[in-house]
Amino acid sequence: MTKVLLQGQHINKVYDDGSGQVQVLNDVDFTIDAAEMVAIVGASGSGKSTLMHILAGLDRPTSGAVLFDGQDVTRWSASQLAKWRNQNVGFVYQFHHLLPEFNALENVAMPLLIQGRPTAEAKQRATELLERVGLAHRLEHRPAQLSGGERQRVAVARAFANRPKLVIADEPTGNLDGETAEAVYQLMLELNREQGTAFIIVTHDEHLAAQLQRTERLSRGHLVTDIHEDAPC
Ligand SMILES: Nc1ncnc2c1ncn2[C@@H]1O[C@H](COP(=O)(O)OP(=O)(O)OP(=O)(O)O)[C@@H](O)[C@H]1O
Repeated sequence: MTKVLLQGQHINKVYDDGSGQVQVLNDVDFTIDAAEMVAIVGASGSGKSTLMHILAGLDRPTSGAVLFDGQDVTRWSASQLAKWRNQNVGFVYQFHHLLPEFNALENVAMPLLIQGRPTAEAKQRATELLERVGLAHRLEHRPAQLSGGERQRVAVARAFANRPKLVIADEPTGNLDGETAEAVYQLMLELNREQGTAFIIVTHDEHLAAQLQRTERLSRGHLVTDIHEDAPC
């Protein structure tokens, strides 16, 4: 039986930009099951980042609830949310956000060190993850010494450091050429299958989105579901 992992219920988001109020999300419902992969697509400015930030507890909805394992995270304090994210959610961004002065191994170990895990354990886990993403030969390289695709693979490895139940990826391939984007995307599909990690992937790339069984399209504040019956994932 599938288990609901994260659920947004009746999410409204209204911004006041000084000249008036803009309703970006209008009574949006969103559910992702454990180990599921979902793409969120939509035109620029349709509210994808806004929805993603609300689902990740990085922003609060004007009204509505976000349930994770049945608990409403919108009611939590900033420090409770930070702890929850650190233990349950991994992030991959369009621009890798790796720390430039640290090498690949140290970047991937960092979330575990921040959690207070022993250095040897954190480095062991980071080494395993970097081997998994095909970068065993790049452990000591700093971000500036890596290619764009390698940097993004380090970012994917880092997102997995805490063994999260959910990875949220915001345009993870947006800065890569087509072939490299496809390779990074395939890596995420494999990790989803191997580790049972759920993924929410925000993307402009309709070709990549169509490889997932479900796409959620944001338009005029509403989500519309597309099901791709014959998609591989
Ligand atoms: N803090 C804010 N204050 C006022 N308006 C905002 C704020 N953040 C976002 N918006 C507006 O909300 C709308 C949705 O923005 P959002 O960044 O969520 O869109 P998006 O779909 O992620 O866009 P893109 O694909 O270009 O990244 C936009 O019109 C934007 O101008």
